[in-house]
Amino acid sequence: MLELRNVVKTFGKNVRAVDDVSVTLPSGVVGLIGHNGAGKTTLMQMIATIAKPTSGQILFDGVDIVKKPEAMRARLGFLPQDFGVYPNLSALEFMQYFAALKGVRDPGRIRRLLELVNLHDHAHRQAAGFSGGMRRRLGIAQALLNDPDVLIVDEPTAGLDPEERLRFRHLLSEIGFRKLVIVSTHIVSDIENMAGQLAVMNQGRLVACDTPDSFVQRARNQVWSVTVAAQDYDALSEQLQVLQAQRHADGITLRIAHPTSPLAGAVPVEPTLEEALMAQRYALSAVRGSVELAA
Ligand SMILES: Nc1ncnc2c1ncn2[C@@H]1O[C@H](COP(=O)(O)OP(=O)(O)OP(=O)(O)O)[C@@H](O)[C@H]1O
Repeated sequence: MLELRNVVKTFGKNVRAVDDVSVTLPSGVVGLIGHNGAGKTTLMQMIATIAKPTSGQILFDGVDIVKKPEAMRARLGFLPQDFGVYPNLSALEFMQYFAALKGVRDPGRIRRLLELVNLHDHAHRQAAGFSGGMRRRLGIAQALLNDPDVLIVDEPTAGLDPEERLRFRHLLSEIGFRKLVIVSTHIVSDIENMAGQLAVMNQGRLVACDTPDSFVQRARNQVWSVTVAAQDYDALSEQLQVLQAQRHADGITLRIAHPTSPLAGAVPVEPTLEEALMAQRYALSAVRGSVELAA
C-alpha cells in the first residue's frame, strides 16, 4: 500500500508543482490524470524516489521511502515519459543489459517478459527499427525485470497508433490484476477501461480521487442533449459548456454540461467518463480537444 501524506514539491520561490497531496493507494491500476503542467510527472518522480518532496511523507507498506529510498527502488518498475531504447542493441541485448544492471540472473525471465509484451519474435532485431509502440513495450518489459510490486508509467501512449494503444492498455490492465500500477495521462480514454481509481490533479493539487463509476454517477443529470438550429450554434457555444456537437440534416445536436436543463427541449443523457470530468469542471486539455463539429 502506498500512502502520501501532505506531499509538497516546490521549484524556486514561485512554482508549487505538487501542493499538499494526501492519498492512499492499495493495488490495481490508478489513473493519474490532469492537464499539462498539473504536477503528474513531479508526483510520480517522488514516488519513484528520483525526486525528493520539499515536505510531506511517502510511505510504502509503512516504510518512509523519502528516508529509505532503497525500500522502494527494489520493488519498483518505472517507465518515464522520455524513456529511450539503445538503437544498436537488439531487444534481447537491451533486456540482458538491464538485467545485469538490476542484478536479475534468470535468463528465462527475459524470454518470458519478451513474450508478455509480444516482442519475442523480434528479440534479435535492433531497436532502431522498432515502432513507438514496440519501444514502449520494450520499456515495460525492462520495468518488469525485477518483478516489481509498483509499476509507474508516465504518458504511456504518447505517439502510439490506435492499435498499439489498445495493446498497451491491455498489457497494463493485466499487470494491474496483481500490482499497483500508476499511469499518468491527460487522455481520459487511455485509462477509462482499466483504472480502478482515478486521481485528478489540477495546478499541483489532487482535486479528486475516486472510481470512474463514481465520477460518472455524480455527473448524472448534469449532461444534456439538445438539437439546435445551425445558425444558433456560435452564440450557444459561447454561453454554454458544450461537450460535443454533431451536425446533421435537422441542425446540430449538442451535449452540454449544466447543473439544470440548459435549454427548452434538452434531455438528460448518460455522461461518458470524459464528460463527467468536464461537467465537474476538472479542466483537462484533452477533453477540450474533443469538442469539434462533426460534419
Ligand atoms: N525541474 C523543474 N524546475 C522548475 N519547474 C518545474 C520543474 N519540473 C516541473 N516544473 C513545473 O512544475 C509544474 C508541474 O510539472 P509536471 O511536469 O509535474 O506536470 P505534468 O502534469 O506532468 O505535465 P505534463 O502532462 O506536461 O507532463 C509545471 O508548472 C512545471 O513547469
